[in-house]
Amino acid sequence: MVLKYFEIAVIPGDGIGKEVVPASLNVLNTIAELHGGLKFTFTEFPWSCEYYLEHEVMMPETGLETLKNFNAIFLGAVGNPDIVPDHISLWGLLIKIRRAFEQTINIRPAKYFKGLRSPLVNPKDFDLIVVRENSEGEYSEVGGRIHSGKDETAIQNAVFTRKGTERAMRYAFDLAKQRKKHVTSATKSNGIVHSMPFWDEVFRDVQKDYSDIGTASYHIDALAAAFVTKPEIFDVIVASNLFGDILTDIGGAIMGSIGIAPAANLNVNGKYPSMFEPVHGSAPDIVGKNIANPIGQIWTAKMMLDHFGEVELGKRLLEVIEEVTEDQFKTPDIGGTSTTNAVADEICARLLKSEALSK
Ligand SMILES: NC(=O)C1=CN([C@@H]2O[C@H](COP(=O)(O)OP(=O)(O)OC[C@H]3O[C@@H](n4cnc5c(N)ncnc54)[C@H](O)[C@@H]3O)[C@@H](O)[C@H]2O)C=CC1
Ligand SMILES: CC(=O)C(=O)O
Ligand SMILES: [K+]
Ligand SMILES: [Mn+2]
Repeated sequence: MVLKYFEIAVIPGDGIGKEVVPASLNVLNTIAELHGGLKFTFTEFPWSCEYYLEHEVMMPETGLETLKNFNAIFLGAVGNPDIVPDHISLWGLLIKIRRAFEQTINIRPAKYFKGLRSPLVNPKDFDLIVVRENSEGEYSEVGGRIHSGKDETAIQNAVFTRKGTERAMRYAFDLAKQRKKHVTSATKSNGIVHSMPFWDEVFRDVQKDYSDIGTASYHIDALAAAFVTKPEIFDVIVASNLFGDILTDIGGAIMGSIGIAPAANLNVNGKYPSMFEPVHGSAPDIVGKNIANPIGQIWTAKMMLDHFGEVELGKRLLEVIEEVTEDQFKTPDIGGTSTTNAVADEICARLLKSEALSK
């Protein structure tokens, strides 16, 4: 008997999104089978750069209205710069959804991963999570271009509201309560004289409400370096949109590959669905070869399970992913010879062999 039923909107998008998403849907179906009381329905949308070539939009006008009714959105990656400029494709689909659905928080974990060779010489057992402000900051539409020729000028304004800044910081502190009770703020108030001193002030204000949580503040340049030299000292890191974006590619890299890193774009007011996608993009350089690492997308599915309250299942999935990696079912980016599908299939097979979870 089906007890829980989740309707998922699936947007594979571009490039390797079309490879890692189908592989991950098989894993989600296997998870449902293992559970016994869980059912997913997947409704796929072809919105992508190819869709743009045909329709001159990344998604139809009714797209958001359609997506609104789903329990979650499962997305691969957006972008094919050979046919559509990146700012058009990303702002027409990925960022449009993040903004319209008030997915104001983007959480992105990185941890020492069993079976992986980190590029760090002597990696300690790190386990961190970046809380990225996901609705404003440096990624703003405020600005414009004037003049031409030698006088041509571009102005891009960053937008930091107290509401948005505080929301990200409070999310980070609340998350730290359930973890190692430490929050690091990513700032750059030595160079950016308005928004970043403001960011620091809000951080100090919010901190007062969390006396049991330790804090630190790093300039982003030093923080990026520390991610490489001593990632084990971090627990939760709160960062602006751009800083969080950059830090989380580093987070993927120190795990062993950006192809592993997952992300969740969270709607925290409950009005709209949240969106789950890996940190990586569409990887045009490896598309069509069946060698894309599916782990980022599959770990993203684990974050979706957590979001649905299926924490035990999520935990089991991550354990199986690590086990499969340790047993050398690996794509080339992490030093193996397996295909995308072989890795996903092995994860499915081991899930089915593991003990049933339904009660
Ligand atoms: N959230 C999203 O949808 C994002 C979209 N993009 C878009 O993706 C396109 C490509 O962007 P890039 O800057 O090249 O970043 P990218 O993340 O697509 O690729 C960077 C490097 O990592 C490798 N890589 C990425 N994912 C991998 C995986 N799963 N397995 C193995 N290797 C993997 C790629 O082969 C490439 O060498 C652009 O159009 C960009 O705008 C980029 C980042 C995020
Ligand atoms: C756009 C992008 O790189 C990201 O959201 O991670
Ligand atoms: K992505
Ligand atoms: Mn990024």
